[in-house]
Amino acid sequence: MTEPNLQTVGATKEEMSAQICRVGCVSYLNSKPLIEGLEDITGVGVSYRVPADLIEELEEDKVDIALCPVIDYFRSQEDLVMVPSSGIGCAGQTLTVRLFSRVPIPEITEVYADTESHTSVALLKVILQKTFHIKPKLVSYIAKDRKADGKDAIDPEAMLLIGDKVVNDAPCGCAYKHQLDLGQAWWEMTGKPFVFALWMTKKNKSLGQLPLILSEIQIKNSGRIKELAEKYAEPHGWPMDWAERYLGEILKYPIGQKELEGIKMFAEYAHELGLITELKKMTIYAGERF
Ligand SMILES: C=C(O[C@@H]1C=C(C(=O)O)C=C[C@H]1O)C(=O)O
Repeated sequence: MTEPNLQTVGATKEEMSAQICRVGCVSYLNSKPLIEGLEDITGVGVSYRVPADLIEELEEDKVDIALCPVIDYFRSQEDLVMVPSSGIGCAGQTLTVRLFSRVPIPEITEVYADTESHTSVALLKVILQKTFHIKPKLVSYIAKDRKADGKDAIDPEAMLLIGDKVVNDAPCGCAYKHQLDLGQAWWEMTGKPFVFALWMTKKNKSLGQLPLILSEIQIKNSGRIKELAEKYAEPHGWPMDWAERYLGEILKYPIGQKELEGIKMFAEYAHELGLITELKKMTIYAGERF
């Protein structure tokens, strides 16, 4: 793709190249509208990880900014700052954050929870306790290897899965007849958008023009969803038309007041249920833009 128009965000190519910025990003199809084009900018390097691994990358200074699971902002021992240039959210269904169950949801006793997720696991607990009034046992599940506790996990009663595997390696609907889209369930419970992942950095880090560039890239890419679907659907194992709908209609990438309110409400529930110990203040990056 063509380079983002750096002039409109006030940075020259030379200014950007003077600053090395290491960006940690989610490796799923869903991050493409946030990131496509960023690697073309001199001085920016992007590394890709499953969501659950990104907070450690940021905490250990392996990256300067990362698209971290939202719950990790509240759990981290570090002083983090939210960079709301864009994020991965929804206002209703997600398609890819999904509970699969063999038994009706109120009867679930045990859920195997995808270890690639942090936010959705917490969201699952909130929804199961607040909407269904159940508190099943959660077991860490390495979904890509189908392993739990070092053993083969065969046909668990229920599974929480996130990301591309929900589409390209989904459990059979014939056995897992009871399913719940967690974005939809949150919407029905609160009427608020939900944000799964957001850019975060460490306090006092200067990101130069990067927050502005990330906003601009998201806006620009919102007009080229078909192109992104054509390029990335197949490598991620998605049917083209599903990918286009997922990136263009289902997921919501801009972060505004309503999305920040959704995050705050989620944190309050998580705190009430003991999923986070501290209700940290949401600090927003005060660099060149915010
Ligand atoms: C919608 C999704 O959002 C994701 C869910 C996350 C989580 O549960 O921690 C983190 C990042 C996002 O990739 C998805 O991956 O399916």
